[in-house]
Amino acid sequence: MNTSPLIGIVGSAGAYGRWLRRFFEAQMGLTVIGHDPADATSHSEEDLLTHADVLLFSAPIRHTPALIERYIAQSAGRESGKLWLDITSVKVAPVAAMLHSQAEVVGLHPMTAPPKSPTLRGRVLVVCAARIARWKPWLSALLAALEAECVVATPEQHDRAMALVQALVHAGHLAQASVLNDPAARPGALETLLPFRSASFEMDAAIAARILSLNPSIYEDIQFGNPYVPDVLRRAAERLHRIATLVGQGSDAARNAFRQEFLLHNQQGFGDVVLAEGNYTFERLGYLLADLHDEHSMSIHLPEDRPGSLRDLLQIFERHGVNIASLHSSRTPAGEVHFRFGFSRDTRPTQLSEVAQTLQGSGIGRVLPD
Ligand SMILES: NC(=O)c1ccc[n+]([C@@H]2O[C@H](COP(=O)([O-])OP(=O)(O)OC[C@H]3O[C@@H](n4cnc5c(N)ncnc54)[C@H](O)[C@@H]3O)[C@@H](O)[C@H]2O)c1
Ligand SMILES: O=C(O)C(=O)C[C@]1(C(=O)O)C=C[C@@H](O)C=C1
Repeated sequence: MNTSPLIGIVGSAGAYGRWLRRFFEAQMGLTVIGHDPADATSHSEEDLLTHADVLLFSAPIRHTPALIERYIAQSAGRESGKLWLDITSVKVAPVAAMLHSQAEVVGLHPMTAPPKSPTLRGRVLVVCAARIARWKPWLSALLAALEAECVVATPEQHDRAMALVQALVHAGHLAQASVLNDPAARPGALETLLPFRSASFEMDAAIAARILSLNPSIYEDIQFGNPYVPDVLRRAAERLHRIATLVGQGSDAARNAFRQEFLLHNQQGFGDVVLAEGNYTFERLGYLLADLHDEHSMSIHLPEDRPGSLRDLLQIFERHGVNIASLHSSRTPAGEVHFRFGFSRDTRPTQLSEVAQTLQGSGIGRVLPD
């Protein structure tokens, strides 16, 4: 095993291929070569097979198993002693295909779109270590550098879980989106519903918007490429149909059945711990959304990533008599960490413009447009 392996990315021009190249180069100090038909300047498949010590498949879900088989045929045993990885959102078919090679094999699945941050810190990474021996220490170094919360699973466990964690969630929100988008079902334009929002509606609408904003083929392939999905969707459709039937009946007996089947039964099934934790998560997100809707706010990027830089900023607020009511950190679309401050109601706009003026040119913080 080479401790500074050359990385080859199959699908290097894609969203994750680009993120991974940055990650391997910047976080692990490794050299990366990539192949992608969408990038005429990329290396050839043959270059990757000849030179890469670690080959990582980051290609469209639907085509990945056949692509892997093609690489195996072309590699013709040269992959022996190397490590093959993939990050496909389904795991059974790609990992089975990689196991037809003579390489060591680990299937990965980051449970997030490529983040704005340089690592997967705070995110989940599913790890299917299908055949690993000499590359084990390097895999540990890779996982440590990724900083994700790792969950070890077999490909089957992964796909079973994803039928619920991804396919059910995506299908549910796409069905909701279709109803919201149906002029016969809503009183006016979609935007006219948002002023009536609850935190639940806002979160669900955001999830639907997220799904509809990202790569459509990923959402299609997650439904169609996982063998456990049809059964989960059939159950979901049956349950929704049952609710519609009971509500349509409208009788006391129907109400009683709804209460028993959908509220009490599921309350017991989830159990006290899951309910308490989920309820608390919801409340925290509710407060976060409330803070984000408060227009009495200012977003500031701290260019100096060092202990004490936030304190310097807080002192400026203090000097101008500004009372802070909320503080959240987030990232701008360009990936810069920023802090979003909310202020108490009695804060005067002049105080905030004085803060902005003091900050200008101070080097302590840069006020971002909201
Ligand atoms: N984007 C996400 O949210 C996300 C999250 C987790 C895992 N993944 C997985 O990452 C993989 C890549 O997803 P993405 O979001 O980067 O998709 P993408 O469509 O942005 O990138 C895929 C890339 O593969 C390239 N490609 C197509 N055929 C190829 C071939 N024969 N050889 C080499 N490259 C080929 C495409 O040109 C494209 O650049 C998928 O398997 C997906 O399931 C994506
Ligand atoms: O939008 C995000 O950040 C996601 O988490 C995307 C998401 C998901 O919705 O589960 C979609 C596909 C990937 O396989 C992983 C995660």
